[in-house]
Amino acid sequence: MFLQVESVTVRYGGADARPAVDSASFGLAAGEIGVLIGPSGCGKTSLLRAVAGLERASGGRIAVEGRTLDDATSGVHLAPEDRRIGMVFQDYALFPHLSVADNIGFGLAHLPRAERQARVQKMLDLVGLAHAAKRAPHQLSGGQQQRIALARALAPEPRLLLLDEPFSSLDVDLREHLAQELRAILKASGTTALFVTHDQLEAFALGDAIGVMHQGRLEQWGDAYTLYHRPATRFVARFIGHGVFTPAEIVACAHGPCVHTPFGELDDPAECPLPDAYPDGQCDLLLRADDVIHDDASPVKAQIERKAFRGSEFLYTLRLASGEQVMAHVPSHHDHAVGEWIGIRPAVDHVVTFPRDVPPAPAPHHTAAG
Ligand SMILES: Nc1ncnc2c1ncn2[C@@H]1O[C@H](COP(=O)(O)OP(=O)(O)OP(=O)(O)O)[C@@H](O)[C@H]1O
Repeated sequence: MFLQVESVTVRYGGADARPAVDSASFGLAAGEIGVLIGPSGCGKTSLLRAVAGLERASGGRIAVEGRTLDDATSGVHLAPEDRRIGMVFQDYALFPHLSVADNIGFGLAHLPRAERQARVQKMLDLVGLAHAAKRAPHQLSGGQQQRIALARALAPEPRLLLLDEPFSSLDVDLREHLAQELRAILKASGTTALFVTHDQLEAFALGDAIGVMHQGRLEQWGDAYTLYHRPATRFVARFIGHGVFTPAEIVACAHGPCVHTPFGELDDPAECPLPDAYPDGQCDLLLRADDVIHDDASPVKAQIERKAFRGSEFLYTLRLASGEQVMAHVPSHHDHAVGEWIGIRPAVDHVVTFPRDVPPAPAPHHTAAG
């Protein structure tokens, strides 16, 4: 691995305080882009700062290309300026009195003039702003200024680039676009990078690997597909994508496990746990909006509580007569009114289950009235 982060802990208070980063481990191969995502205060920035050397890890080890940068056990702590790591922050602070080209060349004073100019030109071409070389930063848009900040960070050819919410001051449409553009620029320059965001679309657009953090812990590290379809924890399941949990029972059928849910049976599901994975097979099933199909021929009906137009589809929030809530992506030519009952059926590719959270209400046949 190019970057190795092994059981890294960062504490700001005393030994008793809850750590800002709690034993986080992950790795990045050379040229890979990693993204740390999670809600405010989960420890993303603290972990990034530890990699940069701006915070000292109180536990664990950080290494780049096999060389230890931090090791809490042996007391190694390399100063930030000795790590050859580039950084781009939200407030990218270009020098207002320098031209775009001079901003990019700022960290290259040690190079001979011709080499410096060639490097600046290469960076301008890389970020697509060669025509703006002589302009002042204030003559550029926010997105263009951010690209210059990126070019300035890449110019000294850092072996690792760290980016902390660099697009958060820009508007949403521009952000996703810039995330895709940034990915292309990093891939073209072969730069290994670690990016911090709380925005899923940005994370999906950028990351080869994404780490979801919650209360200082890195709950899962994987590609976007795995996080979405095989979330390791309830928190990851809730944080990534739309979905709900519904009580389910896994039972043994002739051909393998079957799953009973309030809105029908999942037959022959792939990657399904065996019934004895949970007490009496009772568990909570993750239902993504794309696991629920609108089908008026289905005997299971649900009432539309809310709907959100998303262009090619609606995101419907539905409630079954039994009280269960589910969500469904439905092609937008199926335009039903709020309050209407529609037919639904489950189509779950990946069965994702967790131990039952709260004891279920007694089933109808157990009640006296039943
Ligand atoms: N310099 C500091 N001194 C003390 N506590 C700090 C310091 N910096 C961060 N913290 C605390 O550490 C925890 C993690 O903060 P951190 O900034 O790493 O989270 P984050 O996920 O980057 O949040 P955000 O998305 O809001 O930037 C928080 O509880 C925060 O209050």
